[in-house]
Amino acid sequence: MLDRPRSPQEPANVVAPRPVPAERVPAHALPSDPVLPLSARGLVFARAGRRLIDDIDFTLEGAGITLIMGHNGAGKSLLLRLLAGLVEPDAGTVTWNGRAPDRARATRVGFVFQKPVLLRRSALGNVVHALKCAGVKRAERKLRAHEALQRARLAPLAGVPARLMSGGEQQRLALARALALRPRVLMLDEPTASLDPTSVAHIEALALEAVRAGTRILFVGHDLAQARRLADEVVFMHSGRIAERTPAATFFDNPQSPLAARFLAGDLLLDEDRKLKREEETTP
Ligand SMILES: Nc1ncnc2c1ncn2[C@@H]1O[C@H](COP(=O)(O)OP(=O)(O)OP(=O)(O)O)[C@@H](O)[C@H]1O
Repeated sequence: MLDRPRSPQEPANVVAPRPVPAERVPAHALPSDPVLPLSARGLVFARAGRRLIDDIDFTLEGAGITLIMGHNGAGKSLLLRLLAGLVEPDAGTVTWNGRAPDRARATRVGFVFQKPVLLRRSALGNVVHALKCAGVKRAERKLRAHEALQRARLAPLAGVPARLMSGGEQQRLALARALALRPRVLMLDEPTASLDPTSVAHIEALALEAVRAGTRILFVGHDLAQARRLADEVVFMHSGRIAERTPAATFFDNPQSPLAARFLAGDLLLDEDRKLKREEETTP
């Protein structure tokens, strides 16, 4: 997949599945999991001659929250969309438990965008519609939608048009709607950017509750304090590649890659740094 030779010293952009303690693997995860392991092999997404995703191998399984971190433009959101099957790669494959993503299982992969995408309906109507599209029987839809709103503390706003809700409420609604579908994997793309601390706390509580219920979460974020609160492991991206994937404690206390160490120290990582690093690595 590489357009240049990979030197023996260069860290392979291959990320091995990480063992997860048995008590954290929910009983329903195996053997016929609809999505996990979610796997990417040789993933490339290129535009205008630039590899925005550059030969990534990645496997998601087990339980908990994986935080994807890195500077603006590192490729975090793009990777998330590729793994969710929302974007087609130029090369490489994404598989959900061994098979290409398909519409039937797409309802088991929830996605919440930084800016909530809601219909011009009430809060309840938004959730009911999602359940309908996912093929949930009419008799069940309202009950499940009310439950989802209740968990998100939005029950009093069930009849309010989504467009009149505050930014934090809208994001909680987007998350409640995703969770109503009981996703196996939930992808959250900076879901708390520009929200106030109370809204952030609500969203984080919902995410943690979902994990306890057996949902595997991939969370793109920038906030180090939030990553410390939520992450079981951290994937650190830079220039379309995974520079490091480590348990959260290791990432914060003893990052394995110089790039992550600089990120944690607050250094500004520029694309030029990455190019220089590659030249060093490929120079005999
Ligand atoms: N569909 C697309 N077509 C062309 N370029 C794209 C596409 N999607 C993303 N990009 C570009 O890919 C690069 C990585 O984008 P991405 O949104 O993944 O970054 P990010 O790491 O999530 O950054 P941020 O933290 O700012 O959200 C950016 O330069 C972006 O402009």
